[in-house]
Amino acid sequence: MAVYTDITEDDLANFLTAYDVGTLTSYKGIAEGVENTNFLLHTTKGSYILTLYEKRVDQNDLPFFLGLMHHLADKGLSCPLPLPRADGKLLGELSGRPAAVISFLEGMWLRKPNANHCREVGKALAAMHVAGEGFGIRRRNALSVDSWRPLWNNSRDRADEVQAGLKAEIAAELDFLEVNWPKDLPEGVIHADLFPDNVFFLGDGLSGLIDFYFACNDFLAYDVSVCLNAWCFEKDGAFNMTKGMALLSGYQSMRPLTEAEIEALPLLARGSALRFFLTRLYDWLTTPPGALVVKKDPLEYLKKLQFHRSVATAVEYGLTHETKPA
Ligand SMILES: Nc1ncnc2c1ncn2[C@@H]1O[C@H](COP(=O)(O)OP(=O)(O)O)[C@@H](O)[C@H]1O
Ligand SMILES: N[C@@H](CCOP(=O)(O)O)C(=O)O
Repeated sequence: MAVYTDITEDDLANFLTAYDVGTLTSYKGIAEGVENTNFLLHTTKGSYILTLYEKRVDQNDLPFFLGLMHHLADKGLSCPLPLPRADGKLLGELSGRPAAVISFLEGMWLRKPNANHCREVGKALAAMHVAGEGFGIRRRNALSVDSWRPLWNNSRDRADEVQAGLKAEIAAELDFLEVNWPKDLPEGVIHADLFPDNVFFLGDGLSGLIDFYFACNDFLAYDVSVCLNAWCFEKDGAFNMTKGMALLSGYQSMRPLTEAEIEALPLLARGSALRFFLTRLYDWLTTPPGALVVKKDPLEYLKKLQFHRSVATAVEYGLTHETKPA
């Protein structure tokens, strides 16, 4: 459960007087999520999400995240919107943390997405990449290749506690990716964490994307690789090429990949698998027992990484469509 900061009813009611949301009728902490504290609020005017930004979110990045949601919504993407306060600001403070009230997005995330859902996610990811054009604030990817070694250094000495041989395997992988990481692919605003729990569906239709708190400027195809990892593997660890084909063709129907992006996809997928492996490993080793957050298994991402090492071309992910010249 991710409720790191508690609030009192009085403080919350007082905080809400700055917003045009009516009167609070009830609220409860939301069990899901990893990074921030979220509460579901019911008021006389409707339902809202209250987010308290926790320590792992750099407060200097909040204007990027909140501004991006407005930019994407203005361009027609379905995503939640931070509500303005009476003073026009999007951020307030509650229980000592920066806090925002966010519009409630209808829908549910899917525990067992099928290939049609993967196609919809591919389309929505490409739509987000297109909609992100022209967004005026930049944020570098704080979890890209140059940050992996420092992150790894924090866990390296205890890695073999998780699995024998991990220390040597990841050291070699990191050496390889640092040398071979692409330098010149199409860039833009990426979501960087578009996992199933961040995509809502109503029936079979995608109702919107949430959780833009890893969004940044980076290679667009890196975001595609994040989604291949998050959506196209089965519980037993096998890659599902039907889902890969659906996700990639959905993406390409809105934004065709260049030849350079397609060529780089297996390498990008290794990198994105390593990125989630590293953050999960760190949390696995450092989250104290009894903490109110569900730890995610790093070895799931090691297996995905090992799969991508065996992939020669993106055809093995199910890529079929025509490509756009670089
Ligand atoms: N705008 C929203 N509308 C509806 N539910 C939301 C919204 N934002 C967050 N949630 C709920 O809160 C959960 C955690 O939100 P998320 O942004 O993923 O947290 P974190 O940033 O901590 O990972 C989501 O899985 C969802 O159930
Ligand atoms: N998607 C990441 C963890 C971040 O979780 P979220 O709740 O912010 O989506 C992972 O699976 O490791």
